[in-house]
Amino acid sequence: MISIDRLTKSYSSAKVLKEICLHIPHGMFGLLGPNGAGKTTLMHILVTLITANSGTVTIGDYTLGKHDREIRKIIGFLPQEFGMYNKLTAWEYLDLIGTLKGMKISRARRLAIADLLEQVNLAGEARKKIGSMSGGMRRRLGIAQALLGDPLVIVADEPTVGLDPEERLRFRNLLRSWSLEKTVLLSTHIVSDIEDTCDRLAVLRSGVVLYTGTQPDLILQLQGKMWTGVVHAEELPAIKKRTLVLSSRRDRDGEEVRVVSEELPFPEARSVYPNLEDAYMVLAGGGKLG
Ligand SMILES: Nc1ncnc2c1ncn2[C@@H]1O[C@H](COP(=O)(O)OP(=O)(O)OP(=O)(O)O)[C@@H](O)[C@H]1O
Repeated sequence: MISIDRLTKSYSSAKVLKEICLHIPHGMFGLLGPNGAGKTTLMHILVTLITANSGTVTIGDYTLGKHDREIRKIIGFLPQEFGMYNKLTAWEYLDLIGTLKGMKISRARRLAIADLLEQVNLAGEARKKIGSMSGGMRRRLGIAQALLGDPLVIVADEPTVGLDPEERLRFRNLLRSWSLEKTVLLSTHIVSDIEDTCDRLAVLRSGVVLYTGTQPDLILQLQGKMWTGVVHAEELPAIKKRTLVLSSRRDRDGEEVRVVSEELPFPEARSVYPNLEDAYMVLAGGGKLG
C-alpha cells in the first residue's frame, strides 16, 4: 500500500532520513526506533506536512508530491502533539474536523461521530469541553479525529503516550480491528505496542532502516544467542567486556543478567528464547544481529 524508495530528508546539514526504502503492505505495520531516529519526520512526509529532499513515495495509486490533495483524503493522521480548540466540546471538535475533511452530509457526519466516540470510549463525554479533558481523553479524541472520514491509511505517531494501561490495551485492540480493512502505520519506541499488534515492522535508528520484515524473522536472528543467569556483582564488568549485556537486575544472590553471546557466557548461564525487546535493544543500541 505504501512504497518508499530512497527517501532522504535533511535539516540544514543534518541528514535525518538516509535513503529510506520500505514497503508497507495492508494491515498493521510498526515503526520502532529510539527518540530522534526520524520516525516523526518520516510520518510528517507521508502525510504531506513536510517535503523530502529526494526519493519517491507512493500511497495506493498516488505519488507524493504529485497527488498530495488526493493523499490527504485517504490518510488519517494522529500526530504526537496536537493543538486542540479548548473551548469546543468533543462533539463540536469532531464536527469541525469532519467538515474540514469534506464530510458534507450532516446526517452521515453525525452518525460517524457518534460511532467513533463510542469506539474510543468517549460517548459519555461528547458535550465536555476539550479544555477540561484529561490527557488520555484528549488522546482518544485525537484517535477519533484521525479515523473520521474512514481513511484507507492511518498514520499514528506514538499513539499510546498518555494512555493508562487499560486504555492502551483497548487502543491496541481497536488498532487491530481497523487494520483488517486499512493500512495502519504505528510509530513508537515502546516495544510492547508493536509486539501484540504488528506482524511486520521496521526498526529505524539515526535515519537508517536497520531491519524490515516480520517479527519472527527478526527474533530468529538471536536464536541460540540469548542467555540469562545470576552472577556476582564483581563478575559483571568482565561479562560486559566479552558479551552484550541487555539488562541486569540486582537479585538476592547477585546480579541477574540477560546477555547476548555466541557461546556460553559464564558457567551458570542458561539459554533462553529471544523476544522482540531483545532484538530491538541489540539494534537500537548499535549492535548487529546475525
Ligand atoms: N524542524 C527541525 N529542524 C531541525 N532538526 C529537526 C527538526 N525536526 C526534527 N529534527 C531532528 O531530526 C532528528 C529526527 O527527529 P524526529 O522527531 O523525526 O525523530 P523521532 O524518531 O520521531 O523521535 P521522537 O520520538 O523523539 O520524536 C532529530 O535529531 C531531531 O532533532
